[in-house]
Amino acid sequence: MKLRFAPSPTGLLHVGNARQAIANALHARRYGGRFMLRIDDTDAERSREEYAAGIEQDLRWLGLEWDELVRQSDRIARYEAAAETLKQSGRLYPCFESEDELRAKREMRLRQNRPPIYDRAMLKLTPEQRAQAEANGKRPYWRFRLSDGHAAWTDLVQGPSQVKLTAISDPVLIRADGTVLYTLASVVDDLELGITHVLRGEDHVTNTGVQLDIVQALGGRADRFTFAHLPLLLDEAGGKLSKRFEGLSLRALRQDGLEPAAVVSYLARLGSSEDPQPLSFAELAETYDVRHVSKSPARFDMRQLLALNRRTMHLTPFEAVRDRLPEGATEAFWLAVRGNVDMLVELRHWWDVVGGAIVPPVQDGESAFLLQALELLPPDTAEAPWSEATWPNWTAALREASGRKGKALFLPLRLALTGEEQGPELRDLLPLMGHERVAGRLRLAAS
Ligand SMILES: Nc1ncnc2c1ncn2[C@@H]1O[C@H](COP(=O)(O)OP(=O)(O)OP(=O)(O)O)[C@@H](O)[C@H]1O
Repeated sequence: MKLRFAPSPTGLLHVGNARQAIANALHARRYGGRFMLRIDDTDAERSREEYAAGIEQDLRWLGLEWDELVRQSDRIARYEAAAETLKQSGRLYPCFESEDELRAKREMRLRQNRPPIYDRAMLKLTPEQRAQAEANGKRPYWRFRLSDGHAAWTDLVQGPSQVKLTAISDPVLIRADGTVLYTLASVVDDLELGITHVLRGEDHVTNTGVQLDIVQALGGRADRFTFAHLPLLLDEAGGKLSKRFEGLSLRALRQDGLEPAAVVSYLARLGSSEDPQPLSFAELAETYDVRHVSKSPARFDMRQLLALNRRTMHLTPFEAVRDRLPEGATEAFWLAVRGNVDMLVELRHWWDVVGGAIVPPVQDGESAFLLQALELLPPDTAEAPWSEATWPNWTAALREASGRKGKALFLPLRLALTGEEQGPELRDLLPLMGHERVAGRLRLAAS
């Protein structure tokens, strides 16, 4: 078994592309197959080296590993050889119509209420007419003559599928400048590089029909491929994602400080019958089944991802994040705060709470209570150092002395000590903050 993820380096990978990469990588891992990254860079005008490098970087950030890396630009000779085979068998035929001529034909057919399919006029070209066209300085582009009938397959997501080939224009496989189009390059690679499973976006369904026809024209067997066309991922407003809009790119998520493990868990299960859970790649692979992916388009929801990010961090051990924590942060700090932030970057604030300076808000009418709290604050001594018991002991004494309880007791303290109404357990934070800082903040808040 061998799968491939085949992006074109024409922009930054977005979460929709990533969903396909993850599906391929998980399927390969689950069934012990190989996973190839193929950079589809035959379109020299749109492809950029920096995007190709960016794709590798972004996939590595996600933690995906590939067994092979192939660039289509290194395999041009193979595509040309395949084109030659198709020319020899008469399936690839030269065309000379200009864009304007084609447009005029399309419009004419539409006016006649006929589908705007290419009329194959150039199939009737005699060798003399062709020589004449070339003598006039025209260079042909080449179309593939599709078979009559249907291309059919059983799709792992869409179920029994078919494409009516007579309803499609013969596709151009070679441009007038001699460059090969993706449609052909992809078939040649899938055949020659031993691909068995093609998991890709629904936008490729028609391509699959055409490509199966090309496979057969090249002497391959269509039934050696298993297909799964996953629905496209939409943005929160239901819009189409594009490599041109960078908001939902993997790069942006990385810069925002999201955990790659959360992104993978989210995209692996989004729009499927299984709920997104904070799981490792290996755990996800144990049960991954592309047949569980729903046929309807899924929407990317940032709030869901952030919730999963929070749950992921809650399970992350200190060692795994140590390098990304504020300098000096200890394991005790990480354990105290990790369940309270959506993203690692928000830790900065909690680090300032325990180890730096914050400005607590003014609390009208609470001065006396806060001074009372200061008075009852237990000392932090070598014999009785502050511990997890300090907070419950202190607040129990304060409850007794002040007669307050619940929110009236706790909220003014939390606000004075952390500047926030909510956050990590004060029982955990207190020993990290230390007596001097706590006393200083109470004094400041009471003033
Ligand atoms: N919104 C989307 N949701 C899910 N998969 C997508 C989405 N857009 C593209 N894909 C899939 O991503 C994979 C990589 O394809 P490709 O690089 O051509 O992406 P693209 O975003 O369509 O790029 P381009 O805009 O350059 O055509 C393909 O399997 C494609 O079907």
